[in-house]
Amino acid sequence: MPEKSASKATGLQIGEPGPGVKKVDPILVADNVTRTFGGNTAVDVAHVEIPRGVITALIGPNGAGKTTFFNLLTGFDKPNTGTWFFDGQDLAGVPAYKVSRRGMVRTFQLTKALGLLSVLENMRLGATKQGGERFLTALISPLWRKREADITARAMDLLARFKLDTKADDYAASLSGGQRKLLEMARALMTEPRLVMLDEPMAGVNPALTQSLLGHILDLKTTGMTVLFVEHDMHMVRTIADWVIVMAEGKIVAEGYPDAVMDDPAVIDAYLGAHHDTDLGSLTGQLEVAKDDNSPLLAVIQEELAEEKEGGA
Ligand SMILES: Nc1ncnc2c1ncn2[C@@H]1O[C@H](COP(=O)(O)OP(=O)(O)OP(=O)(O)O)[C@@H](O)[C@H]1O
Repeated sequence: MPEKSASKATGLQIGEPGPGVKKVDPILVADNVTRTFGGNTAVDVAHVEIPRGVITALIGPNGAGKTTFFNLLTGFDKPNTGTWFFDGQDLAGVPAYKVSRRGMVRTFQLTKALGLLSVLENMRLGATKQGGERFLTALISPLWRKREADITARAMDLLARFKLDTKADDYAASLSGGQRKLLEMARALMTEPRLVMLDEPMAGVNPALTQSLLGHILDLKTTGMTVLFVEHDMHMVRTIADWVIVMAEGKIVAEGYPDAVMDDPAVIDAYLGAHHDTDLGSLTGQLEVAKDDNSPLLAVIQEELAEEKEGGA
């Protein structure tokens, strides 16, 4: 077995680090991905490669297009133009639930509706359509009892790993901000992905759980997964990222190793200089109170239901 290590990676790119630089072993390659909302260009990524088996941070000022780019790559939104390949598979136009089946998952914030499900039920939702089987069928048909038991066993294993097993039957809404983040991560792992995309994993996490969360993210890397995360917490980025990609106004404006990128005056100017502490405060507040039921995960479930209905008609 290869030695597991959480130490920082080097030698990830071919040539000088910079926007769009080629990687020695990319797991994801995107070209000409654009998304406009009305007259506003939210994403305009000419070329980017995500290195395999390491932790990449996607940073940038508010409104830079990071979340929109995440949504596009994972099939939760459709681009105006663009292609992207995950492990050699063309993913443009592939719906979200199929993207996760192919090994690329993202975390979802726990919204009010998901908070009304138990912790275990949230985990089971993470297994949606795994192996081509329909989650709802799996829930209601006795034929799928074995499958159900397997899903529950995997969920309980993951909950134990994330120290949430004693909370399996509690409403997800009763968890603290940090525990929610752990649940989001554990849920994403239900499909045994190769690439995990974390959306602001540190938002709303109190200091007591920060170390544990960082440890879990580093564990993903040591077990061979690739991690791509969006984060405003620069301390965390510097601590755990092997590679940093900076977006501003939809474009990738810098790329490189954390210390070099974060000390680059152009990046400081584009991002850090424009970033105020109040941003972190408001993000924390945002997580403590789930404001809407607009969860992308719920959207996928609805899509599944619609497909189910069509299939059965
Ligand atoms: N559904 C939408 N309709 C209209 N405009 C949108 C929509 N989603 C995003 N935008 C716009 O696209 C731009 C990029 O937004 P996005 O949320 O992707 O940025 P971000 O980098 O993730 O920001 P933050 O760090 O604040 O989350 C912003 O100008 C935003 O207002």
